[in-house]
Amino acid sequence: MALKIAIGGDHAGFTYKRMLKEVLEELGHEIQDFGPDSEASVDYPDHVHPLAKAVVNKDADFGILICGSGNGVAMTANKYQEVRAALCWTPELAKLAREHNNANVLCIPARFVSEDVAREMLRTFLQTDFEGGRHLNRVNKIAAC
Ligand SMILES: O=C(CO)[C@H](O)[C@H](O)[C@H](O)COP(=O)(O)O
Repeated sequence: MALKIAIGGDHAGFTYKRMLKEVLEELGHEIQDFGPDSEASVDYPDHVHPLAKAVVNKDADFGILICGSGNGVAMTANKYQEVRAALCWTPELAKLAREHNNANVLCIPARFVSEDVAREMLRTFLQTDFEGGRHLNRVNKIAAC
């Protein structure tokens, strides 16, 4: 099934974003790129906020955020109650983020994982369903503040 994917990050994730867009195109998904459009230094919140809003507004099914450590993009995206952004560095973590946490944004630390791991995390994240059940009660409590 073709998904609507919002992808973005900062300059440290630019080359990985370009590479991962090729994967998304191969998979037949619809892509909205929130930038940046080069490796010139940027402030990641400028690119994360509009992407997070697209996820909140359901203009995107999932978000993919790539930067150097993954921390800044995750911190920014998780400011939105409806966003569950997961910082992952292995495919197993990406799988668990979907299965147990119903993550809707995957945050990738480009300076700490290989291109192959980033590709595998993306594929795993998008093909894994939320398990629900006991996990649904927990996920519903995340935003209960
Ligand atoms: O946490 C971060 C933002 O999400 C990343 O690690 C940034 O890519 C990093 O802070 C950028 O550092 P730089 O020295 O300005 O390239």
